[in-house]
Amino acid sequence: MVQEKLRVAIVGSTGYGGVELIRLLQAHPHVEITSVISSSSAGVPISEGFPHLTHIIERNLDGVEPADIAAVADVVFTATPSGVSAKLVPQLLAAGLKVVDLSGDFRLKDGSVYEAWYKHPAPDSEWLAKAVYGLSEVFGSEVTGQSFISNPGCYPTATLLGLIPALSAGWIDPKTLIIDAKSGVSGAGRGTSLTTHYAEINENFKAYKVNKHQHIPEIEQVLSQVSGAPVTVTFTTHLVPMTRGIMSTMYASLLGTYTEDDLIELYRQYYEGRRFVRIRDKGVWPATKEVSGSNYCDIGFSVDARTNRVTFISVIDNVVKGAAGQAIQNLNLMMGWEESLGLTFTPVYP
Ligand SMILES: NC(=O)C1=CN([C@@H]2O[C@H](COP(=O)(O)OP(=O)(O)OC[C@H]3O[C@@H](n4cnc5c(N)ncnc54)[C@H](OP(=O)(O)O)[C@@H]3O)[C@@H](O)[C@H]2O)C=CC1
Ligand SMILES: CC(=O)N[C@@H](CCC(=O)OP(=O)(O)O)C(=O)O
Repeated sequence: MVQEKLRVAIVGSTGYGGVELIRLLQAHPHVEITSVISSSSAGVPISEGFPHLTHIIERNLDGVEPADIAAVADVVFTATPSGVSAKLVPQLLAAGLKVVDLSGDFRLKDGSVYEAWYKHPAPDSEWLAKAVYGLSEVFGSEVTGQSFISNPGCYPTATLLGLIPALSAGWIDPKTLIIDAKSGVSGAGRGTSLTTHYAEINENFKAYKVNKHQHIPEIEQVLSQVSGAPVTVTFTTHLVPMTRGIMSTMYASLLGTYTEDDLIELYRQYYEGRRFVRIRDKGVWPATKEVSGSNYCDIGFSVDARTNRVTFISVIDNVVKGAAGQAIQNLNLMMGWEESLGLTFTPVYP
């Protein structure tokens, strides 16, 4: 039987997340892109702004009109800034579309926490309650059959996949979590700013939003959920002069005597059957280039017997596993398809 293709639209097609969705979805076997959408460039061929898409997707950008999107698509990805998704997503859902939202607007269940960190009004609590948090390897079974997925943040994806197995097994002390995370510049989106322009970032390495990053409450919400008690973390983000990639280096005190071999076994069991999480062998730590352009999250460990602390190192490509790739993984799970459909490509190396 020939599988009928699912019709998919992308709002925010002119941003890094949207363009990556186009790259990945045009190779997905069960999907057809029926609309690429922009609030600023409707009517313009997408290949005009993105010549790398010439002959790959020859279509004009459409405007943001929920009824028009619902007329041509079954599912819409919203790769839009926070604040924009908060208003747009309820309209798309009301128009009968399934939605995978890439922004931070629907990840936090408590609107007052959202407002404290994101500094603008939260969506109505009704929508926050409806959104299913799509950390695929942990909550994938909750995604199947749903119609509204909130895709996790890039830093939370690397961090949570690195910490959850040890935390939920009770092997690490939740009061001792320190997370030191670094991102390539594409994590800041395509818009230009003084922080990300070449002369400011090239041959530079800087911390930003220290103890103020909007991903802190997202990480704490999920860690609290899996450990069954409130968890707080120390979280520092850094900008690295590279285009793609996140490395999250995490430290915790062990609650018992566990070796690297124990951790490797625990993690391989936890992620058994989940092809996108790869646990490194003893003494081998992952690098961002080893996942670049792919949907993998690679994790390695070091146990320090002197301090009884463990160091976790987790890497992802922020635009793929941290955004568009995991969003497609969630689409696959929503639809009841094999989660890796359209995502089985090898990382780009070197
Ligand atoms: N970059 C990354 O690594 C990650 C990003 N995210 C999140 O994904 C979302 C997209 O990020 P990213 O692609 O990097 O951001 P960009 O800044 O690169 O792109 C944002 C897109 O949103 C569109 N947009 C802006 N305002 C509106 C509006 N009012 N209505 C409709 N569309 C609008 C813009 O296009 P136009 O002006 O043409 O409409 C643009 O294409 C953000 O919420 C971001 O936080 C999450 C994880 C990782
Ligand atoms: C390098 C860089 O600037 N990264 C961005 C990631 C933003 C993001 O993805 O935001 P949401 O997940 O909240 O939508 C940042 O640190 O704010």
